[in-house]
Amino acid sequence: MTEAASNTNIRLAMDKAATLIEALPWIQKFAGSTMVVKYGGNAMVNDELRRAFAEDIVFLHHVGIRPVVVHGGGPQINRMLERVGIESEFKGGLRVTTPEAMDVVRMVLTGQVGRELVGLINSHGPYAVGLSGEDAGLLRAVRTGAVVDGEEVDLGLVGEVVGVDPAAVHDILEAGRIPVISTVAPEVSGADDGAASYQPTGQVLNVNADTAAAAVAVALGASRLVVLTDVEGLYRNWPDKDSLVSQISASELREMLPSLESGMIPKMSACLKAVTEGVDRAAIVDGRSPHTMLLEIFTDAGVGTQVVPEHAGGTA
Ligand SMILES: Nc1ncnc2c1ncn2[C@@H]1O[C@H](COP(=O)(O)OP(=O)(O)O)[C@@H](O)[C@H]1O
Ligand SMILES: CC(=O)N[C@@H](CCC(=O)OP(=O)(O)O)C(=O)O
Repeated sequence: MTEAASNTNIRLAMDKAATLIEALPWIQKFAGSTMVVKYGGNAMVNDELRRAFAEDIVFLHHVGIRPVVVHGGGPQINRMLERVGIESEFKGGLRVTTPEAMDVVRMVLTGQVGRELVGLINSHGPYAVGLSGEDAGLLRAVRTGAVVDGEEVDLGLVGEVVGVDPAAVHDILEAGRIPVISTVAPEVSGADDGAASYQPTGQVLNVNADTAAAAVAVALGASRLVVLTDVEGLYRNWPDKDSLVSQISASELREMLPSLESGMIPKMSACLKAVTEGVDRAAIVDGRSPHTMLLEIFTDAGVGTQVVPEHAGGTA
């Protein structure tokens, strides 16, 4: 080997070591803490990305973090609805859900997407346990509509989470395993009177996965909500690619919310809810590049958009 080639090899090795060392304070900071990772259907575009996601989750687990996966599956639901000839439309970023569509939503999220993620994580060892919002009373929801152009619109069987019982998730975490949650939720009535009077109606509701992830993160007292999607982060002037926001406070985000479009509405509302109800940080990261989640969590600069609570300083 020439001297120049040998110097290059040494530099490359030092760069790799520097990345590992940069992670050390973050690994120390987060050891023992719970992180909720929301994996959106649009970030599950190919096998390589899905495998990288599973590696990242297993990595978090092995450095002492307690990852909890909450997954979506919007595009996968779309494909199945198309195959069975059921039309579906979105209003205010949420799917109008008929009883026929609800059957497909439940089947795809819990029976297909959740199973695939459990399988991918478990290719590294017996870690993942899948559950839906229906299991052990994890989620409770009431029907919700959307406001489009100032008008309240009916969405059918779409739910908003009004209660989370995280006991089953704690059980799985205490057993040293990784919960993988799909966001179908039992409908309850009497939600206004407090948990004691909740009555299941027997109906299940379709809950947007961002919204459900935020509710789970709050209930678990998570240190982070990390949302993987198909865009670099939040753009102030979408689709102007020069307007990517790297950090935004809860109050700035609250002001910006009415101007947002489509899928970004539930996503940013979820981040806002998380940081105003006790989660230290919420981050939107691009799930189309492998391992962005690790860069967000374990590097000083982070990637994507970080939402910080009002009282937070400038650094993570
Ligand atoms: N201000 C914005 N910043 C970033 N993306 C935006 C914005 N407004 C709308 N979008 C759209 O929102 C999409 C992400 O939402 P969605 O498709 O629901 O993702 P997921 O399936 O990951 O939940 C982006 O791909 C982009 O097309
Ligand atoms: C009410 C509502 O819109 N529910 C979503 C649930 C799945 C989801 O949120 O998936 P992504 O995270 O991939 O978007 C839906 O039916 O598509």
